[in-house]
Amino acid sequence: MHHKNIKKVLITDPIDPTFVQCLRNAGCDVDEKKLTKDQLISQIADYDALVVRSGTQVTVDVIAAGKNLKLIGRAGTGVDNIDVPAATKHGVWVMNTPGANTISAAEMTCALILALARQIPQACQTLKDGRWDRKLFMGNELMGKTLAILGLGRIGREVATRMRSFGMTIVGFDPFMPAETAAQYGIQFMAPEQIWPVADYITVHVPLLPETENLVCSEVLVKCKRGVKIINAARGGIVNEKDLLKELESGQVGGAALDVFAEEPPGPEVQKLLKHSKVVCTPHLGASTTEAQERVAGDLAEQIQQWITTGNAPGFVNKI
Ligand SMILES: O=C(O)[C@H](O)COP(=O)(O)O
Repeated sequence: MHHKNIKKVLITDPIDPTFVQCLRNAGCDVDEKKLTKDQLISQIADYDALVVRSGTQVTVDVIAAGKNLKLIGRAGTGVDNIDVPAATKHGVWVMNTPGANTISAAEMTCALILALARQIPQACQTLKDGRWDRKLFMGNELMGKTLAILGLGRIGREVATRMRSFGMTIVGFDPFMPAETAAQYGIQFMAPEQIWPVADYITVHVPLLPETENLVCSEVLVKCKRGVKIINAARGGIVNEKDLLKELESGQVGGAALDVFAEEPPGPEVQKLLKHSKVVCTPHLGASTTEAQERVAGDLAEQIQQWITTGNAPGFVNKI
């Protein structure tokens, strides 16, 4: 099989125009289309490569219909919207651009922590609604508070560096990182059971996997300090949405900032959570910066070009 023979490329999510330009320069025929699942299934057979962000669900039926498909490119990090085992089974390579949007994701997380501490979005809304309400919005300083980071990969570590400058104590856990390495990043390594009672803020920075789904659920939240604040700018499903609402309603959770949702866009059953007065929410904007989008597009184009010309490239998440 000629894996490197990429002629026709289909892009189904918004990607920086430099990507299209680079691939056209490399001799590829590139189509950008917004398609329903059925349209994607009926058109995918024409293409050698499919390029997506998180918006397109690359399910097994899409992959099976891709008779000429050799490569799925993810302009970003998370590949949870791609059925990677099915791709591997069908001989389709999957490539992402890890690290290209790390800083944007970390900065977004820091912004959400600050937004929670001072209820900035809620206060802004009252002023826009014509009110001048100061008493409602008594906040808290971050200095001296404990931030728990679950997942100490690239993003978690950048969050640690930034939030330490606010005087926060940083604790964290990662099953793949030894305690000594965490200490080098100024993070006190703790087992999850030790983390729950000491954390004022908990932010998750793990991929969505069977092992991380519902990582933050009622069972965990009830072990936390009353009023704990939860941030999820990683993936929907890591924090259980139903449990979070329940604990917000009881006051056990004092606030939550959510950039990602189990289903995107979130369905009607999530509206109560989104509308809760202690919830700050954004529509999966962690990587939505000019810089990150230029970087993911540039990296992916370069990796694909390198693969076409040399048969080798970084960024593959599977092995055929
Ligand atoms: O996994 C990622 O790279 C981020 O969640 C960004 O997703 P997006 O490319 O859909 O904005």
